[in-house]
Amino acid sequence: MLVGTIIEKRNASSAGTVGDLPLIDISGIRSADNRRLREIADEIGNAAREIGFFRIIGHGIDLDLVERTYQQAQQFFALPEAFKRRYYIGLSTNHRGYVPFTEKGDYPDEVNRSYEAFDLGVDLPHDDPDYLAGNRLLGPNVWPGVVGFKQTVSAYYAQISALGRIISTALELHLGLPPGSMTDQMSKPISQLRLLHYVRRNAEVDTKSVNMGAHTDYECLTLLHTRNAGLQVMTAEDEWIDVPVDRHVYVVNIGDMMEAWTNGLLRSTPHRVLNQSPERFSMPYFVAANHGTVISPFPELVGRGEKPKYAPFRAGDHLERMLIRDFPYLRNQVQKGSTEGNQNVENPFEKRMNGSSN
Ligand SMILES: O=C(O)CCC(=O)C(=O)O
Ligand SMILES: [Fe+2]
Repeated sequence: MLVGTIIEKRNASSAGTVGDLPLIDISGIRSADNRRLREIADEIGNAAREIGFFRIIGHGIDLDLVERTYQQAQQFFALPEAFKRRYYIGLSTNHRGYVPFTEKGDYPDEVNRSYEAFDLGVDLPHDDPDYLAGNRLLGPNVWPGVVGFKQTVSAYYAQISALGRIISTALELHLGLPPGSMTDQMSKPISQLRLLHYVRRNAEVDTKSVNMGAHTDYECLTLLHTRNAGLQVMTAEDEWIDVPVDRHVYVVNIGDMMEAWTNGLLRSTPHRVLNQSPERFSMPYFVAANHGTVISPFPELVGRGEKPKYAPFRAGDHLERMLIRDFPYLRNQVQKGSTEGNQNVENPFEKRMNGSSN
């Protein structure tokens, strides 16, 4: 099922509607029925080309587990600040743990920012060689001393990361790439799960004000579950449309690594979060490649006689550069550790970030 792939051109003052985002039933994506698999892969691929944002049902993620993961997040965020700070991300050397409300990055439109987060990734052992070598994105998770947190969130991580791989495989099929072209580069990925908790400040009355500023995601794909309204996506016509909330649905979007890998065929689309809900929970999972993977447009996707549209970069370098821009703690760590620190990090994927606010 593919609903509403045609995006109408509207005048700049009209708000978008639900119908603008494709809703794709991916049940059958795990089946051995090749014809059905190709159909699903093409629906996903077409949506990824046209808008870079779509919604999926029939994804097979256990919705009770989703609910229990939210409950763990809610329980953790409700704890006293001093307790949460014991797990402060700045105490970790591999970008894991609690991100307080005060950890503010560089987005110019985030005047009404007010959210906290908990970041985790592949839970590697303490003797992992990349971790021991000082890799800033790989290593063990930080687990708060909250009953059931590690068990529940790990179980969720296992399911959502498996789904990320399956969707990546479908995209390989859609793009006509040899199987494994992308997924073989996801054997020890720098993928991350974020538990997010937005709180509209008491003084904030403008529910259209921006909480999380407009950005594109840095990785390959994002699989997002959310409980509350507020997420908006920018269409190709530079208009913001609301992403509807439905507990059965995942929102999927293309990120920068995938845009570059596919030579711009799939679009990494700007999005933002408004202060629409007084309190808001969401859980984006960012599917990434391995730290050392060189992202360079696949030759199959570069037209004959044409030059690739993107210069090669290492996945880990791009993510680190962007996180340094977003996290003051990381800027401090990097500056202390070496001469790499750069206050004026530019995002090569920056686009249309200051579009119309409708
Ligand atoms: O909370 C959301 O709905 C979106 C979060 C997001 O865009 C992000 O963390 O990159
Ligand atoms: Fe995002």
